Amino acid sequence: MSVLEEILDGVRADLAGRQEQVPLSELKALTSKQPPARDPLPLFRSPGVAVIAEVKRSSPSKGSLAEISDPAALATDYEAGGAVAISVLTEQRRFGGTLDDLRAVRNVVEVPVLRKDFIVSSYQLWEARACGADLALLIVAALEQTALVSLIERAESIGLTPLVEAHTADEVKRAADAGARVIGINARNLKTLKVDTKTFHRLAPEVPDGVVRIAESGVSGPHDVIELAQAGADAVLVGESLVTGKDPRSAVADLVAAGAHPALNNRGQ
Ligand SMILES: O=C(O)c1ccccc1NCC(=O)[C@H](O)[C@H](O)COP(=O)(O)O
Repeated sequence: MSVLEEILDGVRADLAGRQEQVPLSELKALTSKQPPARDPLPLFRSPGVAVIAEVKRSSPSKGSLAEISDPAALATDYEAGGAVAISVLTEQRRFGGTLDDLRAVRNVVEVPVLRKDFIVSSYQLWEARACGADLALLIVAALEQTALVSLIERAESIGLTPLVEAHTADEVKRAADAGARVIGINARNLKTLKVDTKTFHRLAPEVPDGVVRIAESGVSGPHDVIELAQAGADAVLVGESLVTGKDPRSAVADLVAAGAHPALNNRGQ
C-alpha cells in the first residue's frame, strides 16, 4: 500500500467519526453564518510570485517538524511577512493538524486561508467553509475523475476556490479537463515521498493558459523562488523550510522579495 493510500484510509476512518458526530445540516447552518469566502485569484495573478505559507507540524516524510503550539501566531507572522494566503494542514494522524487550527488561523488573518487535507467527500468541503476556509485542496491522485469533477463543482458552489494538485502530466490534464482554475504542481510524489525539484519546470508548460500555476513542496529558500518564477510559477506553497526556520516572518519576506524581483518574467511581464 502506498503512503497516499495509507493516509486516505485514516482520513476516511476519521471522517466517518466526524460525520456521526456532526450532521451535514449543522455544517450547512454554520457555513451560512460565515462571511463570504475571499477570492484568491486576483492575488495569484498579480505581478511577482505570491507566497502561500503553510502551518505544518509534522509530515510522513520527515516526522515531527515543529511544535507550533500557537498556529494563529505563526499565521500572523506569515501574513506580516507578506504571504498572500495561509495553508493549514488539518489532517491529524500524519500531519498533526486539526480543524481547530484552521478556525484559529481564520480568526486572526485577513488573507485567504487554504484547508490542506486529503479531501474525498463533499462533507469535508462543508467543514472547510464552516471553519472559514477560502480554498480547499483537491489531490488528483486521490480521486477518480468523476469525483474530482463533482468536488470541484461542489467547492465552487459553496464559495471555495479549489486548488487542484497534480504530480504528473496525466494528472495535470485531468485537473484541466475537470475545470480547475488553479493547479498546484507538487514536487513531492505522494506515493513514494520523493521530492524532485524539477517537476514544476517539466509540467508547467502542460498547464493551459489562464490557469494559475502553483509550485508546491521542496522550496527551501529565495533561490528556488527565482527558478520557479523563471519556469512560470504564479505562486509557491511552502511549509517545511518556514516552520523549521528561526524567523518565519522574515523567511516569508525573503521569499516574497525574491519573487518580486523586476528581472523575473513569470507572466511575460
Ligand atoms: O510533506 C509530506 O511529507 C507529505 C507526504 C504525503 C502527502 C503530502 C505531504 N505533504 C503535503 C504537502 O503538499 C506539503 O505540505 C506542501 O506542499 C509544502 O511542502 P514543503 O514545503 O516541502 O513542506
